[in-house]
Amino acid sequence: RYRVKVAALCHRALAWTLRLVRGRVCVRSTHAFVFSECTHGKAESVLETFDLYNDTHPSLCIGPQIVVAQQHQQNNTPLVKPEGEEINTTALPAPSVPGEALDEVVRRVQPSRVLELGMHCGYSSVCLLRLLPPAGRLITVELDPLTAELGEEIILVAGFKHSQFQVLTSSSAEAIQTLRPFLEPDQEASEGLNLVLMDHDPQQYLPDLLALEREELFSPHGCSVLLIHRNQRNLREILDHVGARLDCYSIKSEHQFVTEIFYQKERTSVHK
Ligand SMILES: C[S@@+](CC[C@H](N)C(=O)[O-])C[C@H]1O[C@@H](n2cnc3c(N)ncnc32)[C@H](O)[C@@H]1O
Repeated sequence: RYRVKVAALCHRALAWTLRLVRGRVCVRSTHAFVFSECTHGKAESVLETFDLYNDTHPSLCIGPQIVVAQQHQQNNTPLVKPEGEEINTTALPAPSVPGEALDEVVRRVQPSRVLELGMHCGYSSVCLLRLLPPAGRLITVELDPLTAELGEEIILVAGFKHSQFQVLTSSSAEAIQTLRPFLEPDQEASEGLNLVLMDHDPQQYLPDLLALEREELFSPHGCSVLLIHRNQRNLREILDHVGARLDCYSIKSEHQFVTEIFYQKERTSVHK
């Protein structure tokens, strides 16, 4: 048992050193590895192959390697809560991997319309898509055209169809202005977004939240907004906004790298 523990520690130390030595995230090589090594048509295999690659290469994905990367940063600033805000956290134990927190929220919300800001290579898009109900659709936004193209290919490799997702190659701010037609009601889905994942530029989190509100893109039944934070200080502005708008916002759950806020225009007592 002792030898197994030492071997596991050595593996983690080696993986971390390799990530450090290899330096910056390379979208092309991530895509090439996942494309050639995964089982096509199997979403779980795509995610496992990402994890395998990210074990030894720097990564921006919300997979397990984010925890290891964080352990090597020494800035454990406590999460800033809005003044006077009572945090309504779920009773569930806090998952340490953001992907696990994401899975928990998608299973609970069962969203019909999801917006992802910051698609990157498609890891979190595949996480989302594999748990959506049959009528669920994902709109995912990526600023960088090459990343958007390669990420879209990975989503297709995972077995999802264009009827289930749409990639918008633009800034989040531009994309939000064009979202209305994608959210028109149909027989199966209620109008508006039920889930938003923000993992793009933390400086944009608050302006984008305000724009989504202004454009009335949230479902009247409410919308969970998941904020990925690799550095907790990045949430100060948006949490101050939430704290000042308790008539329509609440903080639903907090995990190490993920905070879930809930928006509903005229909140009923169920959500207060
Ligand atoms: C941290 S990565 C996202 C990782 C992804 N969620 C995952 O788990 O695989 C952030 C991505 O957001 C994109 N991005 C940055 N600013 C953006 C913006 N304003 N609008 C849209 N995408 C943006 C970057 O190009 C990058 O690919």
